[in-house]
Amino acid sequence: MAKTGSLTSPHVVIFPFPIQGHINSMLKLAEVLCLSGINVTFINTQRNHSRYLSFNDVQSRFGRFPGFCFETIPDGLSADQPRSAGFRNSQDLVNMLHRLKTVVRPGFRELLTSNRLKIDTRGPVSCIIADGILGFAIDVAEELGIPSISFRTSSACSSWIYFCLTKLIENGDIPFKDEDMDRLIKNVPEMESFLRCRDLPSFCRAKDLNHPSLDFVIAETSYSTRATAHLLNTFDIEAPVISHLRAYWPNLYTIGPLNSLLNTLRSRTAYSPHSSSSKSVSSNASLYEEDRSCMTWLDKQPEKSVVYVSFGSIAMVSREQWLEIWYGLVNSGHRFLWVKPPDSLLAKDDEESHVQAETELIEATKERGYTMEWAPQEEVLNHSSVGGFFTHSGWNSTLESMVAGVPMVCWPHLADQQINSRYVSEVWKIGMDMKDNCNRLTVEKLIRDMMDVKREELMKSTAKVAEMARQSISRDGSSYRNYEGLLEFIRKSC
Ligand SMILES: O=c1ccn([C@@H]2O[C@H](COP(=O)(O)OP(=O)(O)O[C@H]3O[C@H](CO)[C@@H](O)[C@H](O)[C@H]3O)[C@@H](O)[C@H]2O)c(=O)[nH]1
Ligand SMILES: C[C@H]1CC[C@@H]2C(C(=O)O)=CO[C@@H](O)[C@@H]21
Repeated sequence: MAKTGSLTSPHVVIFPFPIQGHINSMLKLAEVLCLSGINVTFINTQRNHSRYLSFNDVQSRFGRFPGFCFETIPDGLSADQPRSAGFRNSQDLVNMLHRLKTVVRPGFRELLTSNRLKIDTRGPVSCIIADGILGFAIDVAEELGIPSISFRTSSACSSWIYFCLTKLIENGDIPFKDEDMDRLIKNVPEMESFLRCRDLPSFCRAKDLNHPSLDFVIAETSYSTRATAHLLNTFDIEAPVISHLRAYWPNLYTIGPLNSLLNTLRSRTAYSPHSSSSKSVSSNASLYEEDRSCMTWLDKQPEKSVVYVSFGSIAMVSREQWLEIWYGLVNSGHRFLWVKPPDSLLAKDDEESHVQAETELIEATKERGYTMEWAPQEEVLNHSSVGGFFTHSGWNSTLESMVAGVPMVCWPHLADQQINSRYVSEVWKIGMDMKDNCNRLTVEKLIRDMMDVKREELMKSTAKVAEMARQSISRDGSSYRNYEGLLEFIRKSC
């Protein structure tokens, strides 16, 4: 492996959309590139970066790469704004989009065009890899006369739908005309037989076609075609939609699952980061403190007996939904390990029945449940005691579960999660989709299906998918070859 820090190596800037799921996969990409001798400047917004530094052992993970550094830019968040990363409602996303436009965009441009990076000892920036929904980074690359690579961190199937949205609007498929959310949508090639209204990305549920979130994803998807090249964290499992995407993104590199690619490259350098502090060295860029006590609890549980429950970093759950899920889990009779990030519960209520139910459930949970605020998820999914994943179907979680060969019960919340969960259940057949319904009976039934009733068939498909993922990052696999192609592209731009 080449060493970073050399003036003759390319210098790449990586810039994620400033939320957990995007930072995670883009920082994995940064490490993968460093392992291949590329110099990397990773840009975080200020609040995220200070949280990242609080909970991660940066020195152990990146200290050995002299060509790697972080830069920060303002996020427009005031000190008294909530710490939570979650979106309580669509207005939170709209507010974030406003800050992106008014504060983050000028901050990014200023950093890239100022002397701060120009006088860098690693040489001038030769390429920008920006999140696929931050089109303004393409403008900055054009201004600097360097190539831009647009990295969409969500699934290929969701990007393909975003490209088809204009046609769906013209055909009157959206906004939905009636309340029948099970109506089939026939205008997305590859998905004619299984795509229902309820499976379209959540933004399509807007009654108003000018809703800022819908507007944003359509505009950003279309603008992304201006980038010089494109990256997706996916593999052959999405081959049919990937070939459609190539019509819009001809220079597309699919290099997933990135968590596997990173682990493989790490093992080739015989390097496994370990921390001398209590901070995390996992390959996740956690913005919360990882609680490792759950690993000791998992060690004591029988093989494949535990359902791991996590709804990611931005999904927020109402108290009512929370209680239904909790009852469903307890009534399923299975052990569970449940991540509840701080502030992920929507406003508390004092309703007497809820308070009473909670007391009852806390008692039941003591017997076979364990809860915590943030877990070392990849390690958890690969623990021998874990037999299933109750997930919100964020794309990173979906990939991590596929790689670990763990079947899923999906409870999607927003954005791409709606279509990811449909693929999990109907196309890849590695789980069940609980979309739009979280009453305790459904939860109980689907958990039992995953852990007992449908176990055998699910495990057959999850094993196949895990093998496909493994193949794709092996030396002659598609993702590995694409990764080599990406390196060549980056080196040529230097
Ligand atoms: O206790 C936890 C819970 C999660 N994670 C990690 O956090 C990431 C979560 O990512 P993801 O599963 O993709 O969920 P979100 O954080 O919700 O991700 C956002 O970004 C994704 C990528 O674009 C989208 O697919 C999602 O819909 C969007 O909500 C994963 O890598 C997990 O391993 C932990 O390390 N510990
Ligand atoms: C906040 C959301 C806007 C769209 C993004 C997305 C995508 O489909 O690319 C997925 O989920 C969220 O991370 C983003």
